[in-house]
Amino acid sequence: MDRSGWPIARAGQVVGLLGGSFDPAHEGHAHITREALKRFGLDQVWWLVSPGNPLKKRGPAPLDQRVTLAQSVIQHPRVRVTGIEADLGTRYTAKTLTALQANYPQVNFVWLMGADNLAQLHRWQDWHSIMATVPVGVLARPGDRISARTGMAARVYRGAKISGRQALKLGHAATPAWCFVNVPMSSASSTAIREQQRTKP
Ligand SMILES: Nc1ncnc2c1ncn2[C@@H]1O[C@H](COP(=O)(O)OP(=O)(O)OP(=O)(O)O)[C@@H](O)[C@H]1O
Ligand SMILES: O=C(O)c1ccc[n+]([C@@H]2O[C@H](COP(=O)([O-])O)[C@@H](O)[C@H]2O)c1
Repeated sequence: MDRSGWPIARAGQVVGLLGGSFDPAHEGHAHITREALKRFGLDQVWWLVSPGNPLKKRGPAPLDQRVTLAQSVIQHPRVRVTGIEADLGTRYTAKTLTALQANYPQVNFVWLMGADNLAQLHRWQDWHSIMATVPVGVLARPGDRISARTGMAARVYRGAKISGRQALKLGHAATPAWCFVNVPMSSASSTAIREQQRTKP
């Protein structure tokens, strides 16, 4: 593992982790990042550009290309774009979280996701371990607000839900804990961008 270039966080800080394919990064990622900083009272957000989502069949563009583009999409003093999962040699979130907690024992991590990902969370490897390891902050996404809130993860962990009004407490909540925030929504998606690029004359 090569830790050179990994972000710095001070003891006690709350750091949001936005894992994603970022294939390519877009304004929707930047929008939910700014909302997460505000609504969950985060000190920083780190984008974890994935080597490849284990549930997606299609291989993404090369990692360096996705990281470089992501860096141009979000320029914010409290946001860092990283390829940490490639350094760790994993694409599984549960493993990433274990490694990050070992490397940053005094940092409070929060896993961030759009509502579409909450609806699928029960298909992720060791998803109960993810819920036991870090609080999860979920941001509204067009079309997925209902399915996320009624999906398997929301049902199984209904007792661990923190109301949107208490969102600022998420980073210090005992796990399992998750919070859905109804932020203004962005319809941007990587699929739509790839489709536009494919059909461009
Ligand atoms: N417009 C958006 N609103 C809310 N969440 C979003 C939005 N775009 C992406 N996200 C969230 O950001 C994270 C990374 O998303 P990802 O990189 O897969 O982008 P995507 O647009 O969903 O890509 P694709 O269309 O290829 O599935 C996921 O948790 C996803 O739910
Ligand atoms: O750990 C898993 O099994 C797992 C399964 C599906 C997705 N993920 C993670 O979810 C994040 C969002 O993925 P994506 O492709 O929707 O941007 C990204 O960090 C993936 O590595 C993780």
